[in-house]
Formats: sequence, C-alpha cells, structure tokens
Amino acid sequence: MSSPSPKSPEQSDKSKKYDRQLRLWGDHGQRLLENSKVCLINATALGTEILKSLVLPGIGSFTIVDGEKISEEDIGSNFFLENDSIGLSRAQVATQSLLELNPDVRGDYIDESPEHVMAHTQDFFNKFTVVIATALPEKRFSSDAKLVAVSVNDKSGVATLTLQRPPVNSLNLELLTDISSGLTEIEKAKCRGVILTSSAESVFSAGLDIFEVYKPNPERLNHFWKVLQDTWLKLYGFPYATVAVINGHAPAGGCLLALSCEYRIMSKNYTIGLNETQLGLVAPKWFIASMRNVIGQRQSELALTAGRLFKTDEALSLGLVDEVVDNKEEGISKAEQFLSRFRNIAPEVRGMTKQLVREDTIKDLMKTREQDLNTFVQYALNPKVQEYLEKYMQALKTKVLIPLSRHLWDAQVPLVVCRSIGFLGYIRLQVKEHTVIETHPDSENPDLRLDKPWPALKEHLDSINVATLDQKTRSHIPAIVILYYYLNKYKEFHDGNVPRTRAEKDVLRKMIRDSPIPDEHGVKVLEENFEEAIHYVNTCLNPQTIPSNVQTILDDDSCINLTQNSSPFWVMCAALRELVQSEGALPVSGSLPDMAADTNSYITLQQLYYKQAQLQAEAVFRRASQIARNLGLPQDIITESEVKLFCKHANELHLIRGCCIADEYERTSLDLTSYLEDPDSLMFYYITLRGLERFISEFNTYPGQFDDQVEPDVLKLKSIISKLLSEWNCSHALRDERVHEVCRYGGAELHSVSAILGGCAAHEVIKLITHQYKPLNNAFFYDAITSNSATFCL
Ligand SMILES: CCCCC/C=C/C(=O)SCCNC(=O)CCNC(=O)[C@H](O)C(C)(C)COP(=O)(O)OP(=O)(O)OC[C@H]1O[C@@H](n2cnc3c(N)ncnc32)[C@H](O)[C@@H]1OP(=O)(O)O
Repeated sequence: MSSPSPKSPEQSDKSKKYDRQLRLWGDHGQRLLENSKVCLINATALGTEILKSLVLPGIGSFTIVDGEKISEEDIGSNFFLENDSIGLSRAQVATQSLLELNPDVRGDYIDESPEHVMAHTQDFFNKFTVVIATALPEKRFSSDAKLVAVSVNDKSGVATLTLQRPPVNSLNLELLTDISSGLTEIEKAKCRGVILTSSAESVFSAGLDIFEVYKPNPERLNHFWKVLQDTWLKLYGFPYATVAVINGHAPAGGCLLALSCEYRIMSKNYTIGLNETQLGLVAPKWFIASMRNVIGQRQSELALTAGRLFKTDEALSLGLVDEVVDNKEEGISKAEQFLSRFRNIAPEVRGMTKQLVREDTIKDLMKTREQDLNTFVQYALNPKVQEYLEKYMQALKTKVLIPLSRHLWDAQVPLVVCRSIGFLGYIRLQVKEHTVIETHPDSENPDLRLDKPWPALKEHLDSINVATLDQKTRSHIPAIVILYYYLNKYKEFHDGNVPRTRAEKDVLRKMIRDSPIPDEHGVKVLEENFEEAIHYVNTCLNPQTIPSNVQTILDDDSCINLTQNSSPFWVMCAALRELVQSEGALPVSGSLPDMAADTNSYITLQQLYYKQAQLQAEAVFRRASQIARNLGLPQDIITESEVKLFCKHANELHLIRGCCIADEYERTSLDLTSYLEDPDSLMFYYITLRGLERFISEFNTYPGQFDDQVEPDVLKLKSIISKLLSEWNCSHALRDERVHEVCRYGGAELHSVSAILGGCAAHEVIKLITHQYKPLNNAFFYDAITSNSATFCL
C-alpha cells in the first residue's frame, strides 16, 4: 500500500471529501476515476450495489441500460427502489436514487433492454471505460461476416444465394440489403437461374427480425420496410428462374422469401407458412398475394386467417411446396434439375413470360408503395402491436452475453459480468489486455543497490569509515551506510562474495552487532541505527535481478514489435528494455525508507537515490519519446511524469491477457477433474452457473422460480448440467445437493449477498479504471453460506 500523498495545508474540498481513497490511489488515480464512464446493464440489487460503490468514490458518469419495470421482487432485494415505484422504469428510478449519493457524478439511463440496444446501436457500448453486466443471459455467437454468400456454377450457369445470418437468418436491414445486392450481382452475371437457400442447419429463415419492429427507431423502421419492399420486388420479378431450397423452418417472412421464388423444394420435418396472425400481426397485402398466387384464394384465406404453419408433407399436399427431399444436398440437386428444364427455352422469352404472369402483383405494390410503407410504420408503432411484439420477444427470450462479450472484446472495453443468486455470488472479468504500473504490493523490499552501487553512491558510501566515527556521529549515520560498510568488510573475508545463506547473513549480522564502542560508562550499547542495519541484512542484500513477471513483459511481442497502435505502456516498456539492455538492471526506484539518522546525512543519501532515479527516468523518457516519434504517434502520448512513475514502479509491472467470455462459452473441452475431486472446491459453482444460464435460455425462467416446479426443475437442471459436462468431455458428475440448492434459490437475489459482492465487484472496476492494484484474473466465486471465496482463471 502506498503512503499518503502529501497534502497542502489548505486541502481542497475535493481532497477532503475523498481523503481516504486518495491515500490508496493518489490524485492521478482519482483523475482517471473522475474521467471514467461506466455502463451498468440491468439495475438489479447487485447492479445498484456495484454502482453505489462507484458513485460514492466519484466516477465521472454512469449509464444504466435496463428495459425492466420495477417488480415486487426488486423491492425485496434492492435498497435503492421504494414500494411506490413498482411498475416504474427500473433504470430511471435507480439512476435518480444513485445520483443523490454524490452530486459530482453524472448519470443517465436507457429504458430499453440491452438486447434492443445491441441490436440497434452496436457501437453504443464502445464509449464506456468499463461495462458491468448483471443477470445477463448468454447468447449464441453471431458474427460480422457477410450475411449472404453468392456462388456461380460456371458449368451450369446456376447461381446459389445462401442466407448466412446466424442463428436463424432473421431478416434485418443488413441481411435484406445483402440479399438485394446479391440478386443484382447474379442478374449482372446473366445466370441461368438462382437457388435460394440457407447455411443454417434447421432454419431457412425465421422471417422478419423482430428487433427491427420492436421499439424501433422510426427512421430505421422506414428504411427497413423500403428495403424489404425492394428486395421482394427484385426477387419476385427476377428475370431469371428462381428456386427456393428450404432446408429448414420458414415461418412468416421466411415463407415470403420462398413464395417469391418460382419453385420450392423443402426438406422433411420442418414448418412453413405465413403465421402472422398467431403473433397478433396482420400480414401486408403483398405477402398475402404471394401466397394466393401459389395455393389459391381459398387455401390462402384458410391458412392466413389461422396463421397456419404447415409441416413439410402438409405443405406438399397443399401445393405450398413442390417437392420434398431428405436433405439440402438433395434439394440443390433437384433444384438444378428443375432449372435444367429451361435449357431449350430462350432466357428472354422465359423471363418476359414470367414478368407477364407476375406483373399485376408487382404493379399492385409499385402503385401503393408509399401507402404500404405508411400503413406498416403506423401499424408497427401502434402500442397494441408493440405489446404483442414484446410478448413475442419474451417467448423467444433473447440472450446477449455472448455477442456483447465478443463485441467488447474486439472494442477492447473491459466487461465485468456479475451474478448474485441466493447465497451464491460470481464476478467474471473480461479484459483483452490490462496493464498495471502501480500494483501496491503488500510488502516491498527497499531498492538500495548495495551489491552494485552506481559510482556516485559508491563514492559517498566509501567516504564514510564507520569504524573510526565517534560515538555521537556513529549514532546518527543512516543504517544503509553501516550496512554497506560491514558488507564490504564481510566481502574482504569471503572472496568478494555477499552473504546469501542464513548462516552467512548471521555472520554479517554478528559483525554489526559486535561493532559498538563503549560509552562514557564503559557500556557497549547497540544504537537504533545499527539495529536497523541488522534488520536490513535480510531484505536489502538480495542481488539485483529483474523479476520474472517484468522480464516476461519486456520479452513480450508487444514490447519488441511496436506498431502505431501500441499503447503508451508498451512504448515505455520498449524504452525500459533498452535501458535494461545497456545497464543490466531496472532503474532505481528512488525512494529511501525512513531510518533513524540525522537530517543532513539522511537527505544527502536520499538525494543520491532521487537523482539517480531522475537521471534514469529522463533517459527512458528521451528514448520513449524517440520511439513514439519514429512510430508517428502524437508527441504528447507520453509525458515525463508518467515515465517517472513508470520507472519508479518498474519492478512491479503487471500484465493480464484475459480470455473472452464468448470463447469460454464456446469451448468444447474443459479439464475440471482436479477441481471436482476436491470436495471443497468452489469450481462446482461455475458448472452450476453455466447450467443455470442454459436453463434460463431454454425455459425462460430460473430453476425453482415457481414453487410447484422445484422438483421438475431439479431434474431439468441436472440433465442440462450432465449434458454440459459431457460436452466438455468431463466424466465427473455434480453432486445432487448442489443442484437442489440452486433450485431452492428460485433465482432470488438476497440483498446482503448482493451488497458484499457489489463491494467486491466495485473494487475490481476501480482497479480496471485506475490501472492500479492487480485485478482478479478472471473469475471469483463467493459462497455466503460458508463465507468461502475462490478465484479461478477460466
Ligand atoms: C409489424 C407487421 C409485420 C408483419 C409481417 C411480419 C413478418 C414476420 O416475419 S414476423 C417474424 C415471425 N417469425 C417467427 O414467428 C419465427 C420465430 N422463430 C421461431 O419460431 C424459431 O426461432 C425457429 C423455428 C425459426 C428456429 O427455432 P430454433 O432453432 O429452436 O431457434 P430459437 O427459437 O432458439 O431461436 C434462435 C435465436 O434466434 C432468435 N430469433 C428467432 N426468430 C427471430 C426473429 N424472427 N427475429 C429475431 N430473432 C429471432 C431467438 O430469439 C433466439 O435468440 P437467442 O435466444 O438470443 O439465441
């Protein structure tokens, strides 16, 4: 722990207010805190406890993202919410209460679910210093890759357009845009025909992306619908032959895509249909026309009004699909056979004929496009429709942890994921790279360099002959001078070696202890400074080596191969590396411990250490500035004061390269054997939590949330956990009582557990923001029943 930073006699209000914490992280740490922007996802009891412990020490600002309304359960566990706030926005009320704690902190909220924010403004989270997420369920990973793949078979002249927007090809603005430009590309290539299919295993397309319509941004909503109209017009009126190979479910908008093609080949055991009414939605006229043109007025009316989804064989007998196949490959081959039927027909003739057949339907939409758009927008914004969509969304239950973790990993924004459930607490830190200069070790040996003093220090120390000093002077010289003197005496008798072993050190200690000269009463008394010198034998004679963690940093690729993206930390490391290479040691820290000595002798010595530290830091600064210049980095990227701090703490530099939560969730093997063999290991909580996440994803509730479902939930959770363990190739089973325990919690948060965990999580966030103290790496579990905790690197 660092010593208190010196204060001016008139402390500013701010330093009075934050006095105690300034002792921990200093003005520079406080400055980073005051400039930080923290995002909290979900204002649960735990979330608000974390923010409380960040607002009080004075973070710059916070933003709460939470689309939930306050429930009775919230009131039971969250001390920031009052009884009369039930039904109000949880984000808003929590923000107001938290802001009352510290007028220096700014705060705002977004009354939307994190899923919604993610779907509409992907980069929203990039602007934060840290994102904290509580009670956030996982989600399968969806990538930024191209959303459609177009390939052309040169031999047959047939193009394949494959939808590839995981997980279910739901039609959002970007996918529709890519389909449309894929079709343009194919049209330009004058292909003989197009096969429209999907890369997903069991879904052709899940229809319109509900996120485009639920709580929409009106501008984007307009644009979205126009692009949907365009895409349909393009596909429906496509001049070349079109076949849908429906290799999975095709509800609503997915069915529309298939209906827009001329021929449909569907794999067995899936469903297809315009099921809008089942969702409380009305399908637009051109959706209806697309179906009517395939199965006729009567069947369409029956299917549409009931919102029927037909199984593959039913769809075949209804004429909704033309052929049934066992799998996609067979579907593609059948599609090629269909397209080859037109081999002997002139493409223009074929195209014109298709145009004439479809002309009326196309013209209908062309004529009413604007009106159709307005109707849709008005309809979509209608509160009743939004209500339906909300219910529907809840049924689909989105999960965002995985995409959020992937997104923040790429954006290099730290993510802190926390969960408090019953007596169990969990904190998981995700940082791609985190560097710490001031680790504040609990105990630190003074950096005195007595084994290899630099010339100025040597000259000073050699100038004092301790053995010839009079009684008064002797008692005032600093312990270091005494230690150095007797160390040299020791070396004279030991071939120039410094003492290493305990026995050797005892010899040196004895030399110092036997040194007193008799006082005026003839009594030999060992002075305080000599006692100190004896004490320093243990801690100050270790040879100057570079700690292994620092050497690892200096040998790191980021230190050796700098780029324009290198952070100031790495530029300083590269400069430090050069100093180490030329001087064979790290720079002197420059601080001298307090010791019994007269002021002059102490200050002389202190100045020597201080000056050497300054000289070395200046050399590192010059080198770092040169490196930054060579890389074309801005001149002010590295300041002299930063370099001085860096050099002072060069022997405690700390680097964490973390692990992405999304990767962790997608891992297929996990060696848990050693943990599971230990009955006291808290690792079982990790397994239970992963099981819990899956349970929530699958059943949309917490296990044991409903009293009459506890026993069935125990069975379900057990089966989910054993599936997880077998996915990880782990042969151990989790003890039944663990599963029962989690089900007993029923997803409830206990305030006391959240308060403790909130304090711990806030500490970790402060470490991340200030880049001081070592943050945990990377998962922390807390068992409030036994008051045990454990950290694991997952
Ligand atoms: C306002 C007027 C508009 C009128 C016209 C409307 C047209 C439409 O197209 S509305 C959309 C109708 N779509 C559906 O009803 C399909 C809903 N989805 C499903 O039934 C299933 O997802 C499935 C059968 C297509 C696939 O099932 P499965 O393989 O089991 O996958 P999941 O259900 O677990 O879904 C995975 C993942 O995808 C999310 N999701 C599914 N459908 C949509 C969608 N249409 N929009 C957005 N997101 C969707 C689902 O929530 C899951 O997400 P995570 O839980 O986050 O993993």
